[in-house]
Amino acid sequence: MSSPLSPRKAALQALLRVLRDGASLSDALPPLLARVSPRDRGLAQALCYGTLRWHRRLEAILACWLERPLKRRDRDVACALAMGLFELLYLDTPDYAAVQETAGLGRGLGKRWAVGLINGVLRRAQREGAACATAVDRDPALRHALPDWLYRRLAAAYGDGTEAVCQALNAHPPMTLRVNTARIPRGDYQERLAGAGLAAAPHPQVETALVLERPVEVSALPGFAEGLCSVQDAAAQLAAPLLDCPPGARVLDACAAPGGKTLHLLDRAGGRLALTAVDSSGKRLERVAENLQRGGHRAALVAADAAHPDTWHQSPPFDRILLDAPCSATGVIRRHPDIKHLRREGDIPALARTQADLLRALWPLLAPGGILLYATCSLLPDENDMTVLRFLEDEPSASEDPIQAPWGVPRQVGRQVPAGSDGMDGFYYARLIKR
Ligand SMILES: C[S@@+](CC[C@H](N)C(=O)[O-])C[C@H]1O[C@@H](n2cnc3c(N)ncnc32)[C@H](O)[C@@H]1O
Repeated sequence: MSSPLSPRKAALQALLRVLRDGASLSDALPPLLARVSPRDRGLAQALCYGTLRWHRRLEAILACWLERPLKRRDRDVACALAMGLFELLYLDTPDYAAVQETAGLGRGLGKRWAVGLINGVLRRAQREGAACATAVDRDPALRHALPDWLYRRLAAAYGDGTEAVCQALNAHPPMTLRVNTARIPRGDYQERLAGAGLAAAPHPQVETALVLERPVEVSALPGFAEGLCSVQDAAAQLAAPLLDCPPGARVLDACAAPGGKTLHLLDRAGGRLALTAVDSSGKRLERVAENLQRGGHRAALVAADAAHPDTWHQSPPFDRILLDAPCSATGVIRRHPDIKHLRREGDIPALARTQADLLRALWPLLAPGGILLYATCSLLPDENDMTVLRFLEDEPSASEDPIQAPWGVPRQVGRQVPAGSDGMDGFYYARLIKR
């Protein structure tokens, strides 16, 4: 068994894995969290998510008191400082405890000099923090702790709505459930939740969605193991009704893992679909298999590159295709604040090329009269309407089947859910029909 860790030590190690080594938080955090006592895990998690969420702003504020930037080899000390400042500014830990505990991390790093530095800087932050934060916050990218390139692109796409989108990207995400309404009406499931002491409210726009007042372990959700509900943001729950698969339809779910939308497609049709779920990651396909088992459904699972269907598809064409394309995931930054650090501006053209390749490669697999739903959890037009517009220009058999809906905003083609609108993650959908 690995040795136990204090919550701050665990959080610091996870932060270093993300900020120094480029690991994702979902890979870095769980093994460290397992070494923290259960009652302290919430603090470790809050420190990790919060420090990553606000890191750019925290570093800018800290620069007020550091004579010069810390050296690369002292990244650990810089992370501890950012984490300590986050705790001072955003959590309700008593200030003296936040300062003392964070400074103590310096000893654990084998850098005794860092104890004095962290102590001194965090004490100045207690005294002068507000003035320095006011100066930093004049720059909107720093105020929202976003990389300049991302802020610039969001401002170009959302104009007057930019402030609201940026605020939503830094908000705490709700835990939203999708009720399997083929098996239980949403209101009845809400009552089952209330009976288990869990308060939830119906989502105003998405008829399968219940928003929990507080997040809980899935094991506390009545009937979760039997597929009565799933954890899925309301924006992701829009996909299956938009694709609207008739019973018995041949359906391709390209880029299917971990299978949230696969399960919804099958739940909605009472399992009566001939569904093929493709994902390039065999490991992630295991999650699709688990979801199918929980829902009591069957599907053909294929580990392959969806952009090369010649390697996995021979049979007749599909009536419906869901292309939930790999993307920048900028619409879900509130759930994965590590994206702020891991994504680079140069990734966007490469992602747009992959998305265009997938669209082009999958289109021939669609039967005449069939529908393809293109989806991303990106906020950036280059990955969304621009990709689809270019495809429509090149492909004479494709036209838009416009989405009329009370949610989101229409784009040149398709509809965008800006992050935070109706409390949802940022998502994009375009529905295409084949002549
Ligand atoms: C946005 S996620 C899909 C989420 C999923 N549809 C759901 O609702 O749970 C994108 C998925 O695409 C997969 N992927 C990326 N490139 C791919 C490719 N060329 N072919 C097939 N799958 C790919 C990734 O492994 C990832 O699981």
